Amino acid sequence: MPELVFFSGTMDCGKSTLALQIEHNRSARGLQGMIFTRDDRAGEGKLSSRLGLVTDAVEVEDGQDLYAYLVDHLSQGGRADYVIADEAQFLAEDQIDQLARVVDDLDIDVYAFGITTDFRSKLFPGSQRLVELADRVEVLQVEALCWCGARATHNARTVGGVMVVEGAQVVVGDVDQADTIGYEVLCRRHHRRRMTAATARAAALSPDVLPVPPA
Ligand SMILES: Nc1ncnc2c1ncn2[C@@H]1O[C@H](COP(=O)(O)OP(=O)(O)O)[C@@H](O)[C@H]1O
Ligand SMILES: Cc1cn([C@H]2C[C@H](O)[C@@H](COP(=O)(O)O)O2)c(=O)[nH]c1=O
Repeated sequence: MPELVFFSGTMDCGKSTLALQIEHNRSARGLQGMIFTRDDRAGEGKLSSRLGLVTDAVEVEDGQDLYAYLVDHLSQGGRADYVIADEAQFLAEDQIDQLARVVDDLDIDVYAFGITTDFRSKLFPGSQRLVELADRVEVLQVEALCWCGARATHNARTVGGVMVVEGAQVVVGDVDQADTIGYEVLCRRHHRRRMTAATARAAALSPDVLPVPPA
């Protein structure tokens, strides 16, 4: 039975790597996938992982009908044995409905990959719809870690290492961008306290918390 599967997690937990592995294993067996992405850091029409792997993909546009795109592709003699949709948090709710229709009406497996929540710990509309519609939601096995060593469950947006809570929901970027706008994965406790690696380090070095020598 074909499925709509949502592989979800924080940034930097290996989602795109898994997408590329699924693609590799299936194409090694002669299957042909349709790969969608949107706003990958590597540029338009790319699905990339931080391990250095990259493949070409169809860049999804605003308002594009993904079901119609697949039907068009198939009716022109193209093949699509499975569908991969990376950065699925950036898709519109309608586009997730269209992916569910691909599963139900075209009998094609759809594997969607994306972060669940934004820097304010609010669901992205595309991720919300995936949670609502997916046959399965899979959390990735390799844990991304907070600076404290706990499992990272939240995405923080940082400017110069300091967590911010104002701004547009979508700002394409990466982890480990200390000087500019970047992201850092945190456990809930430190996300709530807005404590990033940089601010924790600064607090540890602050004279206020240095041991006071005996008088
Ligand atoms: N130099 C490295 N050596 C080994 N693993 C790495 C290295 N750099 C990144 N990774 C792995 O890649 C993961 C990020 O993979 P990626 O697919 O880009 O994540 P996502 O798509 O979830 O943001 C990291 O969690 C880490 O496990
Ligand atoms: C938290 C958050 C992230 N983004 C962007 C930043 C990246 O471009 C992608 C996530 O990519 P990854 O492969 O999972 O690392 O999403 C954003 O636009 N808004 C946010 O709140």
